[in-house]
Amino acid sequence: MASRRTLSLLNNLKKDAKFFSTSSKDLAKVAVMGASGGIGQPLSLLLKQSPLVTDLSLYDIVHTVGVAADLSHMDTQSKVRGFVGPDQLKSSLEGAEIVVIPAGVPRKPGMTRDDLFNTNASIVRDLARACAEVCPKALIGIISNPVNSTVPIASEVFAEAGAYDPNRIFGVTSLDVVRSNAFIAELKGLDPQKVNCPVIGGHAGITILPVISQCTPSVSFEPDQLKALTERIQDAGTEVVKAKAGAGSATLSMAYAGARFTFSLIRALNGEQGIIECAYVRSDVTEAKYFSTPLLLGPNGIEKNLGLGKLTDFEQSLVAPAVEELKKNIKKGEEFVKKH
Ligand SMILES: NC(=O)c1ccc[n+]([C@@H]2O[C@H](COP(=O)([O-])OP(=O)(O)OC[C@H]3O[C@@H](n4cnc5c(N)ncnc54)[C@H](O)[C@@H]3O)[C@@H](O)[C@H]2O)c1
Ligand SMILES: O=C(O)C[C@H](O)C(=O)O
Repeated sequence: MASRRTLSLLNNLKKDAKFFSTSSKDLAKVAVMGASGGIGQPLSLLLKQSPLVTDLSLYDIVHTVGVAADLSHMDTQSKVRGFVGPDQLKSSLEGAEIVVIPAGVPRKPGMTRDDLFNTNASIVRDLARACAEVCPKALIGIISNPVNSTVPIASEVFAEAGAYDPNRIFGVTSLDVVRSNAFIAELKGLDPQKVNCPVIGGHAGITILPVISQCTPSVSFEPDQLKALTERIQDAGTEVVKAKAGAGSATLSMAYAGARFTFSLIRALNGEQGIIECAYVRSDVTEAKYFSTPLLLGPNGIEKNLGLGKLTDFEQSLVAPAVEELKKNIKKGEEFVKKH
């Protein structure tokens, strides 16, 4: 019979094994900031539905108590808690390993994403400040627009707090990839779930650069069709804004894309190998300080930036104007943090 000391050692080993194990049973605590919004609610639904999430923390300045009560009746394993208002902001982030931020106002027809800067810059700054204090090691996914500027804002805030790790802050550009996959599949009669087209650059207009030459499976288009497809992907957000006619921008497809990105982060956190996602991150791949490229993800965020890969002349010709635009967007974000 095992002695009491042996039993206690075995128990400790079990605890340690659970702590260090990288099996998919470890899963993750995720916080959604802006959880009551058009993106926040369906994103929270998808996260609640997933067996990859153990704890779901929902923060917003309104309605999260109700959203959390509603989701908590789902018979899935994660525990959901709602936090409302600035007094509960820090509590909402305690223990968070992944923070997804869809807080802030969306576009109306006629607006650019940059027109959202004045409202959303301070929202992202304040949420990033709380993250830097409460969960500085969390992986942060920023959905709030203009992503080209909000990611530099969050990064500067973390730097000011002495907590900046460029491998842990991501601008979520997955919707551009999802759209590219959908549009290419539609044109070529393919199963969209089997299409994967990287999108590099940023997340606004000419900064969105689909790399159709690197699509799997390999696809080809006549030059006119390629140009039209590239422009449709670049303008897809505006297509939805126009169709919603004043009722906001993409929410459901964004929730889907945001969930896809979050699940990839969780799987990488849990030690799964070979997880690759495009995201807008600190980068030295081009002259723009932040740039989206395919990234190999690991337990600490970016494991390796996979860079631009081989571009066609057409794709290459789109990079320089995108970089020039990004530099302006990045400077605007950085200067905002210096001044405020
Ligand atoms: N990255 C992308 O691909 C992508 C795609 C779609 C939308 N977006 C952006 O996502 C953002 C949200 O869009 P939406 O349609 O969900 O908007 P929404 O207005 O429906 O929801 C935004 C939510 O943010 C909350 N909020 C406002 N200030 C807050 C604060 N200080 N702290 C926490 N929450 C706060 C609001 O109460 C609201 O519930 C917009 O900026 C939009 O442009 C980005
Ligand atoms: O277009 C927008 O304003 C929202 C989002 O960035 C999108 O691409 O759908």
